Amino acid sequence: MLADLLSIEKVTVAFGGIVALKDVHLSVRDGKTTAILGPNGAGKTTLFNVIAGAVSPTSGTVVFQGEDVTAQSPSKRCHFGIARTFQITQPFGGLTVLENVMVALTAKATPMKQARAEAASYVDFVGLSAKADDPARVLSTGQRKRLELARALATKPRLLLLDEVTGGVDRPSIPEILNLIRRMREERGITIVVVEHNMEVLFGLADDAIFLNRGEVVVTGTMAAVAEHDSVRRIYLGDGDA
Ligand SMILES: Nc1ncnc2c1ncn2[C@@H]1O[C@H](COP(=O)(O)OP(=O)(O)OP(=O)(O)O)[C@@H](O)[C@H]1O
Repeated sequence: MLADLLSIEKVTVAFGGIVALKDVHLSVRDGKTTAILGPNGAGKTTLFNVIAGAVSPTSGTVVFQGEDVTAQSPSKRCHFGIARTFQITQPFGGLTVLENVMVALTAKATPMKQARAEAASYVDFVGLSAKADDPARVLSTGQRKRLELARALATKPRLLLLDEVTGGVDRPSIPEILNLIRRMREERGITIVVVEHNMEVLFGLADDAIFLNRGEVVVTGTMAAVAEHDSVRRIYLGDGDA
């Protein structure tokens, strides 16, 4: 059995009187893709923030690769190997695709020549080589998402948090992006945690799932098993009222 890459232990997050996460306990298997499911306000974004370090839990612990990272800053966690597409700044429209990826690399103090070669390999991986010298502002939404993934790859993540990765992407471009995410896991061994509203997308991506409601974990397990849970069916598959 694979070990857990990430564990959230008894995490509570309170914003004044609002409890966004309540005594959350969960784990993410190394090398797998885990979906975070839940209705609006369930605590999905707060959970991402807690994992990435943007929000400090009121109580509880975040353990990554066996280390307690609860007190570590987002940039330190990025250095440890936690990347989040949402947190990576929007592409610089005036810079080329290649330069945008280089910026993500130079943040890790990579020498310029090596950065260029490395960045080119990530641009190639996401299928944007033909656009490498174009300014990022001319990219379509789907191409922008792929650039975002190349920039995330440049931080050499062990764990990648993907927030609505197909959001705003035209339907025909979605399979290509999903294929890319699968390749990130299969070829590069990156563990992925994804928040995504499109159930069809999740069925094609996720091994495991965690369903949150009102800040609490309702059910965890394989994606197929969690999708069968009554609350999940109500909310995502339209079985009755949510
Ligand atoms: N910074 C904050 N200050 C106060 N309340 C917050 C803050 N961030 C989140 N909340 C509240 O915490 C709860 C969980 O919010 P969160 O954004 O994590 O849910 P979500 O599952 O991501 O929802 P959605 O699907 O709508 O994005 C909500 O009640 C929200 O209003």
